[in-house]
Amino acid sequence: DILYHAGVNAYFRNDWVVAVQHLERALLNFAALKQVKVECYRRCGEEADFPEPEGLQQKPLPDLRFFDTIFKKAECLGFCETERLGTASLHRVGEDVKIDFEKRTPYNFLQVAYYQLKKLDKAVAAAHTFFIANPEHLEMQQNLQKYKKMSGVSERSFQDLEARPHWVGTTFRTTTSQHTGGGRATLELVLCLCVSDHYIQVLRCRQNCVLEVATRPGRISPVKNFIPSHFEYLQFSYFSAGDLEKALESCKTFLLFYSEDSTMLQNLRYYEASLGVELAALVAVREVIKRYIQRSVLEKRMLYSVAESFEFLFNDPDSWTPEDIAPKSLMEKMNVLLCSGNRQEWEKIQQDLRRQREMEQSFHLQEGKYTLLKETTGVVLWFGGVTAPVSKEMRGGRTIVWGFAIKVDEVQVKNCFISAVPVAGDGYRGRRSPHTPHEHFHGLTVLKALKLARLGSVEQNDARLYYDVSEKSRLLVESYFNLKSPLYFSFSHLVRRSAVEGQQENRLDLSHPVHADNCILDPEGKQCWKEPPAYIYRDLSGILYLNEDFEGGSFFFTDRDAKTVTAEVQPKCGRLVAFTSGGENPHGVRAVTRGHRYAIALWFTLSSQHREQERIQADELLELEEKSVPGKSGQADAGTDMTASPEPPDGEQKSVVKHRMGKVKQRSGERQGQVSGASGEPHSRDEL
Ligand SMILES: O=C(O)CCC(=O)C(=O)O
Ligand SMILES: [Fe+2]
Repeated sequence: DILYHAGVNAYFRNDWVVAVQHLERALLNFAALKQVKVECYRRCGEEADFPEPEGLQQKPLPDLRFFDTIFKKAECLGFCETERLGTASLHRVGEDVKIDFEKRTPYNFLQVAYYQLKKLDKAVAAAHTFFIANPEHLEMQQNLQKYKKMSGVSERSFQDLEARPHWVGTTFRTTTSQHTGGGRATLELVLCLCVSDHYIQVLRCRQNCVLEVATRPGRISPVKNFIPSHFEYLQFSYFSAGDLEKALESCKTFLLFYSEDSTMLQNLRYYEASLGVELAALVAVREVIKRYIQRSVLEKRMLYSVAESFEFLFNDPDSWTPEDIAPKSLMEKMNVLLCSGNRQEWEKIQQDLRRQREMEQSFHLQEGKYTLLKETTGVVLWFGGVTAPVSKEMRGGRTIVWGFAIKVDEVQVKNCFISAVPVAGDGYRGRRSPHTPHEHFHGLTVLKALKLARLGSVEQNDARLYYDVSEKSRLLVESYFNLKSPLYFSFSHLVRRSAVEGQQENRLDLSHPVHADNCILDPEGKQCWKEPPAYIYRDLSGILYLNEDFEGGSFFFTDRDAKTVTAEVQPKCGRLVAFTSGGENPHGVRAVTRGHRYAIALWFTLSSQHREQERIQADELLELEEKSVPGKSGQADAGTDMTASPEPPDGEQKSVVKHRMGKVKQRSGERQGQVSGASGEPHSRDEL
């Protein structure tokens, strides 16, 4: 902790040499600590692998042996770590620091420091290392692109300094050796209530080990079916390489997990035919996997039986678990339960699932919606005006563009915004866009506009119009998607993107890079990680465009690869685009190369828990206003949060890195975001 903080402080003093010294040492220390813990774990695992307690005439009860082992192991670990590292208080890492290291934040600092010290190779490796765990980090992505073009930087410089062996390149290597420790006989012991709690924790922890191994750096969701899929790939690779015996070994090993997999059974027959049945019979499965499965199955058997009898929660991490171990009904029940065993958590999951199902159902119910929409909102739907037509079929019924769906007085909304910006400030005090150095980016929330109207710095009518059109958009979206539960605002802001004059030559970047609104898009893996820091509770997105007198700035959808454009929409005043916020709808905004582009970005949620607090305050404010005596409104308290920055827009993911930086920032008194070379700052990517 001390080294890390010293490094960060030196960084903010621009003392690059000292920053590098401390940060490198902090990383070395962290790695050494981890190494010692692993070694101790291994050593104690071997030593305490269920030995017979000495000096006993009779064989002890199996559970006593089990606990004897647990205690011995704990004792051994404590002793080993103290011997190597000193007492725990000397080497226990703070939670915040631990998270920063897991997110590889030190490399974010180091990247800039190395760059400043002209150690280009190291800067590139640090940038690459950081980016592997933070693929949504746009600035680092741009930095890497710039590094690639620099002379003296070769492919070899892009090293992952924290590479975990099983994530390097292909993932063909198995990592199961650490799963094969003891646990054997005792797993069959009769469950005794008084000891079950501790015992269950141990078993659950062991079961979850695979999730740990299967989780990419910087992610919290594991890759599914991690271990079995290795053998699927291996089988094919060996087959392709002509090594049929090894291919058969992998094939048989895979079948240990999924004994009825028809493709693999077919492959098995192929190998038997090719090698001859006799030779094929001699090819054995991988012993280490066989033992792993045996042990895991025993653990699962016990956990499931406990779960059934005692309403205990066990979330089986594997999909290969044989049915006779986990009755299907129980499996389904368990699959949605979290390991925490927390009732509230369980309720929340149930609620989410219900929500998801309702959403899915509502998508199937969309036929004939147009008339409904006309009746309820009185607006005419319009599908033209897009360079590639966006039809509901084309995007799986989840996206729609309405032309002039909402009557907006462009001038009025613009006025509201223009008068508000100098007073309210904007979300990005650096003024540059969070996405590109070639544009300015300003945002204004409804509440801020209303409060400013009360102060007299914005016209009441303008602020009111802003409120009204966003509410109309919400109704339209709610109606189109035929939602059975209310749709709430999750966040909304009026955004102005302005081309910075003199900086538009040969622009290759986007005004807003391709992203999804409620998950972190991983174009390479073609996945979208629905996990924080993404705004995972957002269900639907809407953008209401307010003008067209600018150049560039069209909105587009892509496939999961973030490259193949599937539809494009040119903004026009009153045009509304709405779509589901998930990975099925990656989208971005092309560079605004001249003028200002105005749009109201709206995100909606079906979860009342996540409804926008500012919107509730705005409703209250208007209600109050309607009740209040005319003339009094100007005296109202404008609130203390006038200069509070709004939630950043999507794409600028509310990154954990930045949160952590907030803490460091307080210590150092420096600006947030600087670490990655935020625009407008001394170590910006411009310099890079
Ligand atoms: O302004 C637009 O057209 C889209 C903006 C967007 O996708 C976002 O802010 O998440
Ligand atoms: Fe978006």
